[in-house]
Amino acid sequence: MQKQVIKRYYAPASTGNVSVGFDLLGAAFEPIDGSLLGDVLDILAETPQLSLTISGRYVHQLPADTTENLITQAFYAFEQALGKPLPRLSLHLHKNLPVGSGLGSSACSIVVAFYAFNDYFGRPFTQTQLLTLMAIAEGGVSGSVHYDNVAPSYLGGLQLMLPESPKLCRQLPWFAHWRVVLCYPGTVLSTKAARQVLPQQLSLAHSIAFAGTLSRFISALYSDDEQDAVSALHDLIAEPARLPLIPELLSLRQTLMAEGVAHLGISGAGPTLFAVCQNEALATETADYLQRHYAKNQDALTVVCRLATLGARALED
Ligand SMILES: Nc1ncnc2c1ncn2[C@@H]1O[C@H](COP(=O)(O)OP(=O)(O)O)[C@@H](O)[C@H]1O
Ligand SMILES: N[C@@H](CCOP(=O)(O)O)C(=O)O
Repeated sequence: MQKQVIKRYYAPASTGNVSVGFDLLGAAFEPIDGSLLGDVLDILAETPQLSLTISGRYVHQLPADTTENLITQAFYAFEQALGKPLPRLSLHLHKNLPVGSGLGSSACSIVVAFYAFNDYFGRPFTQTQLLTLMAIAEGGVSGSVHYDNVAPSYLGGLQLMLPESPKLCRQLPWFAHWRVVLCYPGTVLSTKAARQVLPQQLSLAHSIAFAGTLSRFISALYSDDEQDAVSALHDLIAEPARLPLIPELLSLRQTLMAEGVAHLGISGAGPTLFAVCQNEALATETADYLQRHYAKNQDALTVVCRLATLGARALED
């Protein structure tokens, strides 16, 4: 029997880094067919004890014990930050994003949970306070605080993190006609593990090159210079270290770029790959190619997306 829902909330999938902005740039995406790609959280009732049930395509990738679920942990973190006891809730999570995928799955659950609790309990936290709580929770999963999934999943669009600024992040322009193919092969790669292979230090020359590609990309976005933006898309930090974890990337990139794909990069910590296509027909062909050559099992997911301009929100019936 269908359970009665008091309120339903949603947060979109996101791609951290967007190749040029390690830990500093992230984008929220949505399928072009109008479907939702992200986690949905239902508030079912106020109850004597907190409870969580889970359904969805990727429920089998989550811990069986729901006290270990990020949704449960987010409730207690929210309550602790508030500093006063809250009524307990009966919750249901629709786990639509694969876990350990590079699609910001943990961030998506964290964002939908904090957004839902804040909305349901009368919005006690400001946007900045809530984003900070989300980033701290995400840091608990991946081993270090990074905003490049929580910010776009919460706020939508392409978000640039602003370290040391009270604003935390700023939305950047984007090329509205770009289509991004997300291809998750179906294998799990934990963000924590993929962060352990990263270099601990960068040389001065490397740092300057990284700053150069990121600033070139951002200035090209503001200048509406599509060709320069595409040419800037190089990952000089994470990709060299993570290539051994995703050895297919180079040959897939060579093939797809020869067919006109603007860029193929690692989405977040991988193993999802994202392909930037400058028209929809090419995106459809690219999705077909990646599904045939990169998908590895039944959990695989390939989807043609556009930038999701909206982030977390309540869903009306
Ligand atoms: N609701 C949830 N969504 C995603 N991951 C969860 C959730 N609850 C607990 N987890 C755990 O958090 C970790 C998420 O791993 P991570 O590599 O950060 O995933 P992703 O890269 O997809 O965000 C896993 O150990 C997973 O079991
Ligand atoms: N900047 C982070 C992004 C991790 O994204 P996820 O979707 O894999 O959690 C990183 O590259 O480690």
